Amino acid sequence: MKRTDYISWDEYFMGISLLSGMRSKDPSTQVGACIVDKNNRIVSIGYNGFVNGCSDEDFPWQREGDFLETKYPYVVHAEQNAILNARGKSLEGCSIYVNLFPCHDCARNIIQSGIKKVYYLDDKYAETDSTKASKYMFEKAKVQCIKLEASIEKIEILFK
Ligand SMILES: O=c1ccn([C@H]2C[C@H](O)[C@@H](COP(=O)(O)O)O2)c(=O)[nH]1
Ligand SMILES: [Zn+2]
Repeated sequence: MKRTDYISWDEYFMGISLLSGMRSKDPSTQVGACIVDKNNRIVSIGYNGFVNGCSDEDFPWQREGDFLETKYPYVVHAEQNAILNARGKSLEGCSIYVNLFPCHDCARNIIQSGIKKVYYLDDKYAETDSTKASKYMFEKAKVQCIKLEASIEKIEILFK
Protein backbone atom coordinates (compact mmCIF):
# COMPACT_ATOMS: atom_id res chain seq x y z
CA MET A 1 0.00 0.00 0.00
CA LYS A 2 1.33 3.46 -0.83
CA ARG A 3 2.30 6.04 1.78
CA THR A 4 -0.41 8.60 2.50
CA ASP A 5 1.65 11.22 4.34
CA TYR A 6 3.63 12.37 1.31
CA ILE A 7 3.85 16.11 0.62
CA SER A 8 1.77 17.79 -2.09
CA TRP A 9 3.29 19.50 -5.15
CA ASP A 10 2.64 22.90 -3.56
CA GLU A 11 4.33 21.86 -0.31
CA TYR A 12 7.23 20.39 -2.28
CA PHE A 13 7.88 23.51 -4.38
CA MET A 14 7.30 25.96 -1.54
CA GLY A 15 9.52 23.75 0.63
CA ILE A 16 12.29 24.06 -1.96
CA SER A 17 11.76 27.79 -2.05
CA LEU A 18 12.07 27.99 1.75
CA LEU A 19 15.14 25.73 1.71
CA SER A 20 16.76 27.97 -0.93
CA GLY A 21 16.00 30.99 1.23
CA MET A 22 18.02 29.36 4.01
CA ARG A 23 21.12 30.05 1.86
CA SER A 24 20.48 33.79 2.20
CA LYS A 25 22.88 35.80 4.39
CA ASP A 26 20.32 38.57 4.87
CA PRO A 27 19.82 38.81 8.65
CA SER A 28 16.31 40.24 8.43
CA THR A 29 14.50 38.68 5.45
CA GLN A 30 15.42 35.41 3.74
CA VAL A 31 13.63 34.83 0.44
CA GLY A 32 13.69 31.78 -1.80
CA ALA A 33 12.10 31.25 -5.20
CA CYS A 34 11.43 28.12 -7.20
CA ILE A 35 10.26 28.22 -10.84
CA VAL A 36 8.27 25.26 -12.08
CA ASP A 37 6.99 24.38 -15.54
CA LYS A 38 3.58 23.02 -16.54
CA ASN A 39 4.85 19.45 -16.12
CA ASN A 40 5.84 20.06 -12.50
CA ARG A 41 9.51 20.14 -13.43
CA ILE A 42 11.73 22.56 -11.54
CA VAL A 43 13.30 24.94 -14.04
CA SER A 44 15.26 27.16 -11.70
CA ILE A 45 15.75 28.29 -8.10
CA GLY A 46 17.24 31.34 -6.40
CA TYR A 47 17.52 33.30 -3.17
CA ASN A 48 18.33 36.86 -2.20
CA GLY A 49 22.01 37.64 -2.09
CA PHE A 50 24.65 40.06 -3.23
CA VAL A 51 25.70 40.34 -6.85
CA ASN A 52 28.47 38.00 -8.03
CA GLY A 53 31.87 39.36 -7.07
CA CYS A 54 30.45 41.39 -4.18
CA SER A 55 31.49 39.53 -1.07
CA ASP A 56 29.04 38.86 1.75
CA GLU A 57 31.85 39.85 4.07
CA ASP A 58 32.54 43.26 2.51
CA PHE A 59 29.09 44.53 1.62
CA PRO A 60 26.66 45.92 4.19
CA TRP A 61 23.56 44.10 5.46
CA GLN A 62 22.16 47.23 7.14
CA ARG A 63 18.61 48.28 6.35
CA GLU A 64 18.99 51.90 7.38
CA GLY A 65 21.37 54.82 6.93
CA ASP A 66 23.01 56.23 3.85
CA PHE A 67 21.59 54.35 0.84
CA LEU A 68 25.04 53.26 -0.36
CA GLU A 69 25.76 51.82 3.07
CA THR A 70 22.64 49.66 3.09
CA LYS A 71 22.05 46.29 1.41
CA TYR A 72 19.39 47.63 -0.95
CA PRO A 73 21.50 48.70 -3.94
CA TYR A 74 23.52 45.46 -3.93
CA VAL A 75 21.05 42.64 -3.27
CA VAL A 76 19.67 40.58 -6.14
CA HIS A 77 16.17 39.47 -5.21
CA ALA A 78 15.32 35.76 -5.03
CA GLU A 79 12.87 35.91 -7.93
CA GLN A 80 15.37 37.70 -10.15
CA ASN A 81 18.14 35.24 -9.26
CA ALA A 82 15.77 32.37 -10.13
CA ILE A 83 14.88 33.99 -13.47
CA LEU A 84 18.55 34.67 -14.24
CA ASN A 85 19.64 31.19 -13.10
CA ALA A 86 17.34 29.74 -15.79
CA ARG A 87 20.02 31.03 -18.18
CA GLY A 88 17.60 32.11 -20.90
CA LYS A 89 15.42 29.00 -20.87
CA SER A 90 11.81 29.77 -21.72
CA LEU A 91 9.72 30.47 -18.63
CA GLU A 92 6.52 30.94 -20.65
CA GLY A 93 3.56 29.53 -18.71
CA CYS A 94 5.67 28.63 -15.67
CA SER A 95 4.77 29.20 -12.01
CA ILE A 96 6.97 30.73 -9.34
CA TYR A 97 6.87 29.71 -5.67
CA VAL A 98 8.20 32.41 -3.38
CA ASN A 99 7.85 32.76 0.38
CA LEU A 100 7.48 36.58 0.22
CA PHE A 101 5.12 38.42 -2.12
CA PRO A 102 7.27 39.90 -4.94
CA CYS A 103 8.24 43.58 -4.95
CA HIS A 104 7.38 45.77 -7.95
CA ASP A 105 10.78 45.20 -9.58
CA CYS A 106 10.45 41.41 -9.32
CA ALA A 107 6.85 41.69 -10.52
CA ARG A 108 8.05 43.43 -13.70
CA ASN A 109 10.61 40.70 -14.30
CA ILE A 110 8.17 37.90 -13.55
CA ILE A 111 5.64 39.33 -16.01
CA GLN A 112 8.24 39.91 -18.72
CA SER A 113 9.60 36.38 -18.36
CA GLY A 114 6.20 34.83 -19.17
CA ILE A 115 5.54 33.35 -15.72
CA LYS A 116 1.78 33.13 -15.24
CA LYS A 117 1.27 32.09 -11.61
CA VAL A 118 2.79 33.34 -8.37
CA TYR A 119 2.40 31.18 -5.27
CA TYR A 120 3.39 32.95 -2.06
CA LEU A 121 3.21 32.56 1.73
CA ASP A 122 3.90 35.90 3.37
CA ASP A 123 2.66 39.33 2.34
CA LYS A 124 4.32 41.34 5.10
CA TYR A 125 4.88 44.39 2.88
CA ALA A 126 1.28 44.48 1.63
CA GLU A 127 0.87 48.11 2.72
CA THR A 128 3.87 49.39 0.75
CA ASP A 129 3.54 51.14 -2.60
CA SER A 130 5.94 48.56 -4.06
CA THR A 131 3.60 45.67 -3.28
CA LYS A 132 0.56 47.68 -4.36
CA ALA A 133 2.28 48.32 -7.72
CA SER A 134 3.11 44.59 -8.00
CA LYS A 135 -0.53 43.64 -7.48
CA TYR A 136 -1.73 46.24 -9.98
CA MET A 137 0.70 44.99 -12.64
CA PHE A 138 -0.05 41.31 -11.97
CA GLU A 139 -3.75 42.01 -12.30
CA LYS A 140 -3.34 43.90 -15.59
CA ALA A 141 -0.94 41.29 -16.99
CA LYS A 142 -3.25 38.46 -15.89
CA VAL A 143 -0.67 36.82 -13.68
CA GLN A 144 -2.53 34.86 -11.03
CA CYS A 145 -1.37 35.31 -7.43
CA ILE A 146 -2.20 32.49 -5.04
CA LYS A 147 -1.60 32.66 -1.31
CA LEU A 148 -0.73 29.19 -0.05
CA GLU A 149 -2.34 28.56 3.27
CA ALA A 150 0.11 26.41 5.18
CA SER A 151 -1.44 22.97 5.38
CA ILE A 152 1.53 21.74 7.36
CA GLU A 153 3.52 23.51 10.06
CA LYS A 154 6.96 22.24 9.03
CA ILE A 155 8.88 19.70 7.02
CA GLU A 156 11.65 17.96 8.89
CA ILE A 157 14.75 16.94 6.94
CA LEU A 158 17.06 14.52 8.68
CA PHE A 159 20.65 14.09 7.52
CA LYS A 160 21.20 11.01 9.61
O1 LIG B 1 10.59 40.71 -4.03
C1 LIG B 1 11.47 40.63 -3.15
C2 LIG B 1 11.58 41.56 -2.14
C3 LIG B 1 12.64 41.51 -1.30
N1 LIG B 1 13.58 40.55 -1.43
C4 LIG B 1 14.73 40.54 -0.55
C5 LIG B 1 15.64 41.73 -0.68
C6 LIG B 1 16.20 41.89 0.70
O2 LIG B 1 17.35 41.05 0.83
C7 LIG B 1 15.09 41.38 1.60
C8 LIG B 1 14.21 42.48 2.15
O3 LIG B 1 14.84 43.02 3.26
P1 LIG B 1 14.05 43.84 4.38
O4 LIG B 1 15.03 43.94 5.49
O5 LIG B 1 12.84 43.04 4.78
O6 LIG B 1 13.69 45.16 3.78
O7 LIG B 1 14.28 40.55 0.80
C9 LIG B 1 13.46 39.58 -2.40
O8 LIG B 1 14.31 38.68 -2.52
N2 LIG B 1 12.38 39.64 -3.23
ZN1 LIG C 1 11.92 41.92 -5.56
